[in-house]
Amino acid sequence: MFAISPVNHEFDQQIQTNIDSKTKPLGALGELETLALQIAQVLGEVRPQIHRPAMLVFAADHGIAASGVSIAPSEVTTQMVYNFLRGGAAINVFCRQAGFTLEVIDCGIASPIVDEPELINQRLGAGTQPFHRESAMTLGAVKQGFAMAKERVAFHHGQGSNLLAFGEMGIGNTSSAAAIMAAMLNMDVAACVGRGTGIDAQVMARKQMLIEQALHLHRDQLTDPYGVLAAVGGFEIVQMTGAMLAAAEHKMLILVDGFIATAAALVAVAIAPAARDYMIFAHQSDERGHQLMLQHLKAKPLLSLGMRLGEGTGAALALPLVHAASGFYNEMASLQDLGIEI
Ligand SMILES: O=C(O)c1ccc[n+]([C@@H]2O[C@H](COP(=O)([O-])O)[C@@H](O)[C@H]2O)c1
Ligand SMILES: Cc1cc2nc[nH]c2cc1C
Repeated sequence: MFAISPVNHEFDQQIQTNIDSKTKPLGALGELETLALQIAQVLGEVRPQIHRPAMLVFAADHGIAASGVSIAPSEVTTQMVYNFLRGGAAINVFCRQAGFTLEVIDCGIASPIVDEPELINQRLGAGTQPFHRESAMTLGAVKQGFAMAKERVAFHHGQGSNLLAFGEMGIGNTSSAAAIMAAMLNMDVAACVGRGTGIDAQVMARKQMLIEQALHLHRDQLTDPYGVLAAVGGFEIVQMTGAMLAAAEHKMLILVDGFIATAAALVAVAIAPAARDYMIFAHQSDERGHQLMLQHLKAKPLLSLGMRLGEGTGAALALPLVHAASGFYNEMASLQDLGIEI
């Protein structure tokens, strides 16, 4: 059970009056105004400030990847984890620019990495099982993943963070995310499957077929969100879901990245609908299916840059907009101060 309270709407009118009183025509800051309202609802209406924003990148491997559903082999997950640790990936660059602390969490890549003290060990196994043949993981692993993620979020909350962003790395994880989407939204797999790392039409047809096979195989388990995660999830998706729920419990802002992170958000909201209040959707990915997931969550992402990289890159690029929203809310002069009458 999650102790997630919906945001307090008691001060909505006051927050909106503050926004409307700034030195600008009514509504002229567009979506930043909606964002400022949400930030003030979550963090409190008096000078809401973002503190210690942290980007958590969850990495794991997927049994389904051995069936050739990606342009890259599973080894690339580990190679990219090293890249994150050395500071050479897109997410490192964007986090440095945006002022995000970056943390990389091994949720279950193919084999453990040793002698890298910066890498957080939250391994649930050595990659999931191929979900077209058996469950990706046990329900016990889902619960354990939630517990580990909760502890990590509690650590960041204790450090004074009030905004967490979630990214991921895992070859094969668009297959898992598409399967989750189809199961959760009861949609045709064809509408959920996309090109991931850039597969061609032939590979995409196989990917779709394997996911359809999996959803048929696990049909009796797909009636609740935990069952969906166990049947077709990934260790990083499980931990992102648990981390989002834990962040909402702590009343932290949650910055959601692309297709895979949104699949985790979908499951989190199915488990605890109030978690939605804390989520800011950063970027609409180019991955087919993302738009439909966002629609289902009634989310209008801040950016649409045609990216399909994951890693948390969309979320990192959106942080300046979050600062802009809290900044204008806290710092702009009011029409009244200036004696402007409009
Ligand atoms: O986040 C997205 O929207 C996104 C869309 C396509 C691909 N990715 C990244 O690409 C990897 C998964 O792609 P694939 O083809 O191996 O399933 C994984 O490491 C993700 O971070 C991420
Ligand atoms: C090189 C590479 C980098 C990535 N980052 C996230 N997913 C990725 C997939 C590949 C293949």
